Amino acid sequence: MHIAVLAGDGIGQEIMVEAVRVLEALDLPGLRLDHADVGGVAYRKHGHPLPPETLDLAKTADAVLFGAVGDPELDGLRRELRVESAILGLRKELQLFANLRPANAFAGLENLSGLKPEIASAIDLLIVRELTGDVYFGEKGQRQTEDGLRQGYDVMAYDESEIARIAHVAFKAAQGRKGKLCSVDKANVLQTSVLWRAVVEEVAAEYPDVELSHMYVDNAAMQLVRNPGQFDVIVTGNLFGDILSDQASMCVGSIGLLASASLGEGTKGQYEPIHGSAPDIAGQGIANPMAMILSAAMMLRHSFADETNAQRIEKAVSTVLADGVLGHDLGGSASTSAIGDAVVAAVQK
Ligand SMILES: NC(=O)C1=CN([C@@H]2O[C@H](COP(=O)(O)OP(=O)(O)OC[C@H]3O[C@@H](n4cnc5c(N)ncnc54)[C@H](O)[C@@H]3O)[C@@H](O)[C@H]2O)C=CC1
Ligand SMILES: CC(C)CC(=O)C(=O)O
Ligand SMILES: [Mg+2]
Repeated sequence: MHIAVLAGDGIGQEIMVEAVRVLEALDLPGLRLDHADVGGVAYRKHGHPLPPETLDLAKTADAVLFGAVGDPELDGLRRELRVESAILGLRKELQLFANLRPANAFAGLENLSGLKPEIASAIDLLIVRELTGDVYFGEKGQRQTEDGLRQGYDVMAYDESEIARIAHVAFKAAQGRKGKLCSVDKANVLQTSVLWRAVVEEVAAEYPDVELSHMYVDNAAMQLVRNPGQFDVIVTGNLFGDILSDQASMCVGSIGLLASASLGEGTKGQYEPIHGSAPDIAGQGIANPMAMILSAAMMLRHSFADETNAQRIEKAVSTVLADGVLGHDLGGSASTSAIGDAVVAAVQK
């Protein structure tokens, strides 16, 4: 069980400490954790946000546990060196095209999300976000128009094989859940989405047991707040999935609660919270480590087929939240390490 531990920047460092403590508390046989620099930390030490030794470790390890990258002091770096390029680079290099972002209600948090409690408590959905295409990876740049105006561009493009492979992941996920898949696009305006919808329909023929629907992304954003309980699995592109998952996190209660798994064809995966480095709270010891801890649970499930320990972590997190050990993001006063302590104690019970 060889894990590359890439804590990254800002609160990434703080929450990773807690996730590692939880993993160590499980007494996993053969657990080997190798740490490496990524993001702004890596740029400052090695001159690149994704140094070759970090990439090598990520490639040779069985799985990657990733904190977050992002350092406002380095925002002016040229595109290839922007610290966020490290995460995009890892996803591309490791061919992790499927990002699973589950969002489910936690007992005790029903009153904290801003939604009516009966609406919030019905949340049990999975966003399947395509991760290696779309505007993040299309041709991009800045140029001058014929009128001499500066113009920025990012090409949105998906080919049919990219759409089909993420659709298969989503249909299979729906088969293992409530059998409902909603494909989210903007097919009333975007040609990329017209193709997306057509290919998802073609793939649907192989999954007659899954009920497929389509929804425009603007409506989906609204429906996530109006009635999130209507969704089982959502499949969508990179940009829409990025935005909708941050939104879904607040329907549950906080962005500090949502984990994710980035997967490819094999068992290798990268596991990370959906949030970023949160520079506004970094260094204060108040970041919520639950998303990072739950990402470690997803790692045990997907990369090591260790459902027992994945559930041990997930149950511990639920218990700690239900007991009212809440971070500042949820209106409580528990510090990052106090939340970590509580989860460690709960997994050992
Ligand atoms: N996967 C990654 O590495 C990601 C990196 N980023 C980068 O992170 C930096 C900050 O980006 P933002 O847009 O501010 O997004 P962010 O997700 O870092 O923070 C958004 C807001 O949520 C709060 N927040 C986030 N995680 C939290 C946690 N665990 N506990 C409590 N509060 C939490 C922050 O304090 C902030 O107010 C940027 O450089 C951005 O590019 C953003 C998203 C993902
Ligand atoms: C650098 C961004 C693409 C990361 C992000 O916001 C995400 O993956 O959710
Ligand atoms: Mg995001």
